[in-house]
Amino acid sequence: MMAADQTVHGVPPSLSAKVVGSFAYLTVRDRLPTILTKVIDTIHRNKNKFFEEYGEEGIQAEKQTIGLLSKMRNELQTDKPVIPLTDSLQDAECWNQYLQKHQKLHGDQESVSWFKSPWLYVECYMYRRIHEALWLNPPISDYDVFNEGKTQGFFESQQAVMTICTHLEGINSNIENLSKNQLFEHFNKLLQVSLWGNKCDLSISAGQDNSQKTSPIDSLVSLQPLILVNDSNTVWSTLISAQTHARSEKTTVRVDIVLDNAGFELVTDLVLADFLVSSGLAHEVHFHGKSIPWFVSDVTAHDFQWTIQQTMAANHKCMSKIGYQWKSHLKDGVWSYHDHPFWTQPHEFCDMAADAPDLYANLQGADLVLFKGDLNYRKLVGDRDWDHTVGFGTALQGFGPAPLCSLRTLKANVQVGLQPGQAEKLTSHEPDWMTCGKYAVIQFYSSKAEQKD
Ligand SMILES: O=P(O)(O)OC[C@H]1O[C@](O)(CO)[C@@H](O)[C@@H]1O
Ligand SMILES: [Mn+2]
Repeated sequence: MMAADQTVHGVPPSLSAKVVGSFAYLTVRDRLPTILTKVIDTIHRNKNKFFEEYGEEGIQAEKQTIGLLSKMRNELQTDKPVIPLTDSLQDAECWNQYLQKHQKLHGDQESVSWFKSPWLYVECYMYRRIHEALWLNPPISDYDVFNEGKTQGFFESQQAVMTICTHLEGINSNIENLSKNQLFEHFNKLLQVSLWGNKCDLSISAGQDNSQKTSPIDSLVSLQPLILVNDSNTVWSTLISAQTHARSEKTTVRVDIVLDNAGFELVTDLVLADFLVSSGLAHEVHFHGKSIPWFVSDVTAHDFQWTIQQTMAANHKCMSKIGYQWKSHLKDGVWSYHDHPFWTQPHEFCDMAADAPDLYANLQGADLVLFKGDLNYRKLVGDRDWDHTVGFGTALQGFGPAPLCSLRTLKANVQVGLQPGQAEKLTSHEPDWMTCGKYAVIQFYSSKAEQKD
């Protein structure tokens, strides 16, 4: 067992840095301070820019923000208690209530701290505190400290982006003549491209370049054996039955994509969404992004719009054509972008129905929800020390607004829904199989379908 607490009512304990040597411990001890140091450096490097834009006030803001961030880094490294947020942003109250709930649970304030509390909680909290430090210092309140890395990630993946756009254009130009089997083949490929796009996050690498350099299509065959759970057939049949149902009821099929990272991963998600619409598998795609800069590379509304603008402006025929198509999907309401504060809170998704009932109700309108990436997976299964053979449905603990599928490369030591012996075999060959980012899952759950566990 990786966590110290005992299992309560069949639900295992949260992963936590209190287990010395665990991945959570190493993350809190090493990776988070590294990320914070980079944040501080970035703000400092931009001092002149702040001066040019805001004069002396910009310099003061830079100094004070760095002061707050250094203070937080010190709190983290010396395992100080988690403290309430002091900004007046809409979600501050909710964060502070969450803190109080944890304090009550443990009986004292000291025990809610960087190394003693659930890893998921403190890691999310760090990003919210970064936001607070900037927010408290106008005129640089809106500065996205991760923007440079995200932009760089996009440009460094240009070759792969062009390849995938050319591939998509090839499919689209002949889409009416494709048989159902051919559509299925294309669907499978693009689902896997979107899956492996998740390798390109900048949080696991603590901000180091992690862009896509090879052809995303050519590598699919060799990557296939690394997909530990592959429910893509069920995802396909869910879409087909939604389509049949929509035809008979004269309604539409809606797919939601809960986005993860900007850069190459976002492009792969947009490509998948484009295919879903042009093939008629879906009539509407709702994208869900983050309302504040998050986990280094996650998509914000600005990143989303910027990526589409860049695609349109590319000096590459297919890419630019596709960019214009994306813009018109947004204009026509075929695509829409949404953000909700719940995505940047520390809750497990099983809390969504109670803590963000509007978002839960919204997701219930989808025929399929795709959850991208590692952090979303951690939140889906509560970031708990589950046995690897526990069913995905069990680990979701009642969360299931609609049929859902996680597309995730493994970057944290939590994984459910494996065959007996599968995890042991992996461990014997590669002890870090859950955290090295080499493996992936396409894991489906629907409360309507026959449960898999
Ligand atoms: O972008 P993703 O796939 O959610 O990954 C985020 C990364 O941050 C973590 O959540 C923790 O740092 C890892 O589990 C993961 O490597
Ligand atoms: Mn991410």
